[in-house]
Amino acid sequence: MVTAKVWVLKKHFEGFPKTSDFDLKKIELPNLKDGELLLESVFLSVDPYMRPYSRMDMKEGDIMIGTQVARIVESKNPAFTVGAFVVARSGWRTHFISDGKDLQLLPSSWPESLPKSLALGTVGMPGLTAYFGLLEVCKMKPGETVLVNAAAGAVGSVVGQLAKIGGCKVVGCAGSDDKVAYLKKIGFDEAFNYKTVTSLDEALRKASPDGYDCFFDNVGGEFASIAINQMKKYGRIAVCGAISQYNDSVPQKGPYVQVPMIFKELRMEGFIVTRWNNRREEGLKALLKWVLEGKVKCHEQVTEGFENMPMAFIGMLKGENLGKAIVKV
Ligand SMILES: NC(=O)C1=CN([C@@H]2O[C@H](COP(=O)(O)OP(=O)(O)OC[C@H]3O[C@@H](n4cnc5c(N)ncnc54)[C@H](OP(=O)(O)O)[C@@H]3O)[C@@H](O)[C@H]2O)C=CC1
Ligand SMILES: CCCCC/C=C\CC(=O)/C=C/C=C/C=C\[C@@H](O)CCCC(=O)O
Repeated sequence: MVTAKVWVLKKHFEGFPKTSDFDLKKIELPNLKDGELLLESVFLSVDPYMRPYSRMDMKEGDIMIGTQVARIVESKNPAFTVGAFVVARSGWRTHFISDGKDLQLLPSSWPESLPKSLALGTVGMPGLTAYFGLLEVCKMKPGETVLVNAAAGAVGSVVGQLAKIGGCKVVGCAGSDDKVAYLKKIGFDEAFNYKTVTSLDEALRKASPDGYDCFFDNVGGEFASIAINQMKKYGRIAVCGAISQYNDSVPQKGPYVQVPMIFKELRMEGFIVTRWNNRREEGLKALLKWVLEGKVKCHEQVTEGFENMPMAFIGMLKGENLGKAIVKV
């Protein structure tokens, strides 16, 4: 029998999550039945969606939702061999049993030298979010100007680099000077720290006096309300996320409509990346190629230890991550 460690949601979040909202438990896993696999998590993802989705999709006592890169340690399923790596959506667990239906094998072209954790970030759901949000929602064209916020994060950093590959001018903002320096290092034309500028309006105007053709919005709130006023005629806004809203116990009133826009994928180009699940292989192939060519740089914020998952999650929500936030078991 294998003992799995799991993190459960002890208490629904009020405002920013607290470590006391989580409980670490142990579960004895049964022996495998025919067709089943035993897997061990190697890398786990912490993502912003977990904050709002926990309130919508979970009840107290449930195992936290989430994805991981896992290794097959025992198999009674001929389609999966011991030692293979997969991406799973099994939540915050060290070990789990699967029937294989919900697993995605890492591409066979994945080089040994490339960290498998990238399957949770640049060459995974966040990367696909950038890829499809830019190509299918922003519909960026060469010569246009693209604005992205949370630009040093898992999604934003890929948005900016893909926009450069697409021949665009790219403006990004992030919440620290180190992140701004990173943005310039990976090719952003303009970048600023939204926490320290005296005026967001002026910073946006200075970065692109003619305004913006595309706005890839990860944040919503006040930033979006200001940026929207600097869009060029026929500009397009990809409403990807509203992380400025997720931790407010009382959702902001007034002009902040991003959260329902994203979730209901309203006409104003709100979207959820799962819309393109049928084109997942296309996106992953393109992202992997650009990473291997060095055209898309990757950065990960790695937290060591399964016991530190709540801290990694809270840290990401507070902006402590540069690049994709992951936990190494
Ligand atoms: N629609 C979809 O299908 C998907 C949407 N998303 C959304 O994309 C966005 C980015 O996700 P992801 O790249 O994984 O996360 P990141 O790696 O960017 O981490 C979150 C970042 O958000 C920024 N942030 C946190 N709170 C605020 C705030 N109050 N105001 C401004 N910025 C804030 C912080 O960076 P900083 O230093 O810049 O403040 C923090 O590092 C999120 O809104 C997420 O919900 C992600 C995946 C799929
Ligand atoms: C209160 C409304 C919330 C508004 C939308 C919030 C967040 C947008 C976002 O971050 C969406 C992420 C989508 C992720 C898609 C696929 C997965 O990897 C997560 C699957 C979650 C699950 O169903 O297990």
